Amino acid sequence: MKILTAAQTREADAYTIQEEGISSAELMERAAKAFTGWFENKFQPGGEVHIFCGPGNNGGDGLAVARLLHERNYNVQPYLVGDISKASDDFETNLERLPQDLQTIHVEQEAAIPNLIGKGSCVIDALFGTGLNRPVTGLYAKVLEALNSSGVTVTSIDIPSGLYTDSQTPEDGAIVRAQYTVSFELPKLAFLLPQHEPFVGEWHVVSIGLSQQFISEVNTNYFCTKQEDVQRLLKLRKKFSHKGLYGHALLLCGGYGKMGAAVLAARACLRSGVGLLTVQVPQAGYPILQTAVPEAMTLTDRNRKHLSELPQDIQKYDVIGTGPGIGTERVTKTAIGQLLATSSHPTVIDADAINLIAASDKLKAQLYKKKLIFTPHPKEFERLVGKVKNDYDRLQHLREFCMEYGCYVVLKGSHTAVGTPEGKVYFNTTGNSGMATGGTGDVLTGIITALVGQQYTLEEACLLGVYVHGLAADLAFPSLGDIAMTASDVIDHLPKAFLHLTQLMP
Ligand SMILES: NC(=O)C1=CN([C@@H]2O[C@H](COP(=O)(O)OP(=O)(O)OC[C@H]3O[C@@H](n4cnc5c(N)ncnc54)[C@H](O)[C@@H]3O)[C@@H](O)[C@H]2O)[C@@H](O)CC1
Ligand SMILES: [K+]
Repeated sequence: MKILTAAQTREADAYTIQEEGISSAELMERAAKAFTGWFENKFQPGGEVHIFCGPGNNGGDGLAVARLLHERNYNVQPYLVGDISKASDDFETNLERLPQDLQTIHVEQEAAIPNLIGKGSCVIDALFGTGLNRPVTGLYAKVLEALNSSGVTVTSIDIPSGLYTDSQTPEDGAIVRAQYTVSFELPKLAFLLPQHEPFVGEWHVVSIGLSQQFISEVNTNYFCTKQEDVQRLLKLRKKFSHKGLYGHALLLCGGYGKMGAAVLAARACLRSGVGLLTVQVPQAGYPILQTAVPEAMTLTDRNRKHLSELPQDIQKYDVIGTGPGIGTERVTKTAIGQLLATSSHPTVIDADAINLIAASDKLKAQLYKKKLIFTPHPKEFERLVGKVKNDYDRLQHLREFCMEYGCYVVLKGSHTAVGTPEGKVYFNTTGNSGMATGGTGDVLTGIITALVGQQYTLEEACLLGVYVHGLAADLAFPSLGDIAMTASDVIDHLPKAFLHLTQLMP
């Protein structure tokens, strides 16, 4: 699914209006109906619904929603905020369409801002949408601050008012803190960035029938990975298949005191369909690996505690995964250096392997034109690219790093972002807060390594791997919740996750 900029959304609106020969007010009516449908499912009629409308089309949506909810017996109070003498045409149209018995209140100065504290009311925020073109200050900021401090449940139409759609909101701009955001047709880039969680709340997308042709043809660097996207990638197994068809993976993982990381990566790799798995561990890890993961073949490093060498017959493997639990000893750095210098294998690089590379210009110089997938969390990513200023800056660094080195980066987070060598970014849509626990990253390394071994392209392996990792956690959630969930629980739910995807295939 594509993510459009505010400007592209305006173009999509205009294109749809022209293509279908409808008026912009008719498109607004569709948007208002779609929002109202969502709202009716969420909130019962009963309490007061205060609707704050700004002077643009977002405010027009608010007025149309006021009419529709009024028709459905909601107790609605619309407010017109600020100077509405230059309001948009569709705002005016919907103001005129309000029924006689629905009185608006005009908030022209601070003293007129209603006090909603302790009223337990419900607010619909229709002050500004994608047309916001400067920080919100003055009277509008006062209204947003009053809503934020009132404790009422705010639902934003299209986007929380004050939040920029696709660039950093200036610090002096007020932003409403919505509990729910209902976006038209597609999610906005702003929703996917962790820094905006307090403003966006839980977001939903409702369709308003924007032109699919426009959306499919428009160019964008940002995408959301949905179930239908990964189902297109999934390869079903043939009846006459054998383990040789699904790749032989090598994991260089684990160290003294961190053998669990190797066990988790190995178990996840096996649960993700790899044909054969060999794990090389320091000597101290041999009995652990052999006992915990009997399906894996185990090689031992000559070093007792740390990874220090590559296996001699490294050519025979189809894919390598490294990083989890390896530590940052000098001998390990040498081994990672050898791996980068001598191997042409597709390689998944995680955790301390990233830290070792980030700390060495010599190792970094070896990264060009290889088949590499990095799987950093934000701190590891900053070690690679330097300190970032905000989430947009992080995205920019992500794209630049991938384009410079021709690699993939799986930047882990609530909406894990997969960066590609072409400078595209794919945000994942599965997963939950139960995954914020040690070891889930090791699991992801195992999954992606297994998928690359099965001849998925690096891009497919990243997208499918990240999706299925989050899906497994989502399937674990109903019985385990997020507090008690562990990385092993995610592995245990991988079978269900793969089944879920294959059974739903057309
Ligand atoms: N264009 C269309 O056909 C459709 C638009 N829709 C709605 O329209 C919204 C976009 O509408 P608009 O483009 O009219 O823009 P907005 O309603 O977001 O706001 C634009 C208005 O606010 C003013 N403004 C912008 N920033 C301000 C600030 N910081 N302080 C004070 N005033 C400010 C502008 O001068 C303009 O008058 C969408 O988010 C969506 O809610 C939907 O109804 C779907 C159809
Ligand atoms: K809004």
